[in-house]
Amino acid sequence: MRMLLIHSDYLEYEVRDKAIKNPEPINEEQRKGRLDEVLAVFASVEKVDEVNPDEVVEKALAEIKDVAGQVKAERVFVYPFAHLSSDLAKPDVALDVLRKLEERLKEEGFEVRRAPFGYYKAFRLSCKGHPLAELSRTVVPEGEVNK
Ligand SMILES: C[C@@H](O)[C@H](N)C(=O)N[C@H]1[C@@H](O)[C@H](n2cnc3c(N)ncnc32)O[C@@H]1CO
Repeated sequence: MRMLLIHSDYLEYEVRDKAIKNPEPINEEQRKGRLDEVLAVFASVEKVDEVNPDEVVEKALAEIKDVAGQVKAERVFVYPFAHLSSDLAKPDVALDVLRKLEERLKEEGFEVRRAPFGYYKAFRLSCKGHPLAELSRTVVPEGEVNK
């Protein structure tokens, strides 16, 4: 999984059109979302992650906790983002991974939102611009590291 982590004053999105045949079903309330004082995590789940999705969730969680601790962020916005990799996981695997990541972040005490999966979305982001405000992390299942 490839992640772009942006420490932001806010991130807000609004769902537009479907971007895949079967996007995640959403209710009216999920069509828009905003969090203030947030660590935005733009995430591309990759084909290699299909080997062990649960392990990749734990590794991504560790990286997000590390960065959130450094920038003192208590809120995390998980944002499905298909543009950080040229070798994407299948949508059903990707959605499962991002749902689990959201769940684990909540278990670790973060306030978490996850943007809807499978849609084009308009979004606004206000990056804080400090030295740790823009970071990227890549995590892969253990067995894949040395290939
Ligand atoms: C389109 C752009 O504006 C929007 N921001 C977008 O990227 N939408 C993506 C994700 O929500 C989701 N999606 C599909 N596969 C994946 C994957 N492997 N990892 C993450 N998301 C995925 O499906 C959409 C189309 O790829």
